[in-house]
Amino acid sequence: MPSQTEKAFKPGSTCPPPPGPGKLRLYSMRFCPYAQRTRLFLAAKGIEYETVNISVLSEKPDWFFEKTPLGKVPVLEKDGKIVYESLVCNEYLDGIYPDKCITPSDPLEKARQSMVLALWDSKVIGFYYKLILTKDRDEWPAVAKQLVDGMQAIENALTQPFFSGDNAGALDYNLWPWFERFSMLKDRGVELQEKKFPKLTAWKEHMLELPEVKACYFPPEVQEQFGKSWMEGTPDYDIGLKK
Ligand SMILES: N[C@@H](CCC(=O)N[C@@H](CS)C(=O)NCC(=O)O)C(=O)O
Repeated sequence: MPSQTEKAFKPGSTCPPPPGPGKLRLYSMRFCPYAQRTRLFLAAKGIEYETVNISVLSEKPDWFFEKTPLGKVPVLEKDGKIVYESLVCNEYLDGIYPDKCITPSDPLEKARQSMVLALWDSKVIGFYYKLILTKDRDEWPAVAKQLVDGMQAIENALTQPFFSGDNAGALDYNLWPWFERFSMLKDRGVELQEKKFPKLTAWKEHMLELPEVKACYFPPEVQEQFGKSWMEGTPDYDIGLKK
């Protein structure tokens, strides 16, 4: 479970003062899988940072658009410089903190990882969000089937034990956050059965062993609690903060 001091900034809040010289800040939302991509990179690289949580799923504070015109998390801020978009943030982190570089240096491997992410976006993630946002129950089985069918391309792309080879790397961290969240969709027909996805099943076990994954992990019941409030139209970005 993340241990940083966290506070959710909502409409009406004032923009926090910039982080001090040399300090890194992550604008985030506790349950955002894209922000988790960046938190995984930060944890794997052992970088210290502070977190500013934004109420991105409901109304956002106006000042957040001064940080990013897209109004989405994650966003990084350091020494007056701003970077947004999860994949861009992650490459930027490797650029400014070159120790323990996670982004592949080999052009072909980098291209391969980008191609798997393109498969992920077109064959899986579109259906994931469609399933969350579709209120009509009659549509769920067909969308769930499209998601599970699309996952076959990801299973096929998995070099074992990790997507990035012998050790977890950029592709593993960039895919992982949704695997923590698929349990939110089991009632809507998403089940990744071991016999259909043996490589992904083994990969999930390996990922759960990693300290960086543990550092950013929310157990299924917490994800499901968040997912329920989101699907019901009351995204409770404060879950956990109130405990
Ligand atoms: N392509 C973006 C997607 C980020 C994203 O969609 N973040 C969500 C939270 S999980 C967000 O900020 N949503 C607010 C909105 O869409 O207005 C990335 O990779 O960083």
